[in-house]
Amino acid sequence: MSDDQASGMFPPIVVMGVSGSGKSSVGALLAQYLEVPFVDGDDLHSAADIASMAAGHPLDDAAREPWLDRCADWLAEHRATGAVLPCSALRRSYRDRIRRGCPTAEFVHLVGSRDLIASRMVDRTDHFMPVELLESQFETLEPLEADERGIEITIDRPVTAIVERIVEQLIP
Ligand SMILES: Nc1ncnc2c1ncn2[C@@H]1O[C@H](COP(=O)(O)OP(=O)(O)O)[C@@H](O)[C@H]1O
Ligand SMILES: O=C(O)[C@H](O)[C@@H](O)[C@H](O)[C@H](O)COP(=O)(O)O
Repeated sequence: MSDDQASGMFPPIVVMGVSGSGKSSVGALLAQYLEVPFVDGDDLHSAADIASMAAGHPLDDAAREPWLDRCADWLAEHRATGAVLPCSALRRSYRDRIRRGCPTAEFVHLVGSRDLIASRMVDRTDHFMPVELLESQFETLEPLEADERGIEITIDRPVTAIVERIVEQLIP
């Protein structure tokens, strides 16, 4: 690891995208490589929100707000060291809410087709999110806008290759 990385000379990273795009898998490996704090945005949901999604009901903007604030607070606590947080951050307004706590956050948008992501969700066994909610995720998704700090990476490659691309593009 370079001296820069050891001294935390890189920004907090939010791995974003629809459910099933690979945020938790990529985020965990990226945090391990960078040796920085990690928390999964899934773990910052309330029990009520998780039960709602598990029952097939998508969250709405109001329900997401306290969850996004918890994400922003966690990132703000870890601004100095660098950190990785998988969080769907589907809408521009959600990312603006996260940036209130951490203006330097970089967003890595994991991009893939509905079919590929649906197949991965179906194969995933230990998770509350039903594949039936994937369409509502795509309907809500607003890709990164030109003025937002971040990158897009397609997910039709191994997790290790995705992490390598993130490091190449975001880590000085
Ligand atoms: N690049 C990849 N190639 C193959 N399978 C993947 C890849 N990324 C994630 N997966 C698998 O796809 C499923 C969804 O990944 P996950 O990390 O849970 O996505 P998210 O956190 O965005 O919902 C998991 O079963 C995971 O093991
Ligand atoms: O904003 C939302 O509707 C949820 O946060 C959603 O986008 C997220 O995907 C769920 O937390 C499921 O978790 P996974 O993304 O890990 O499937």
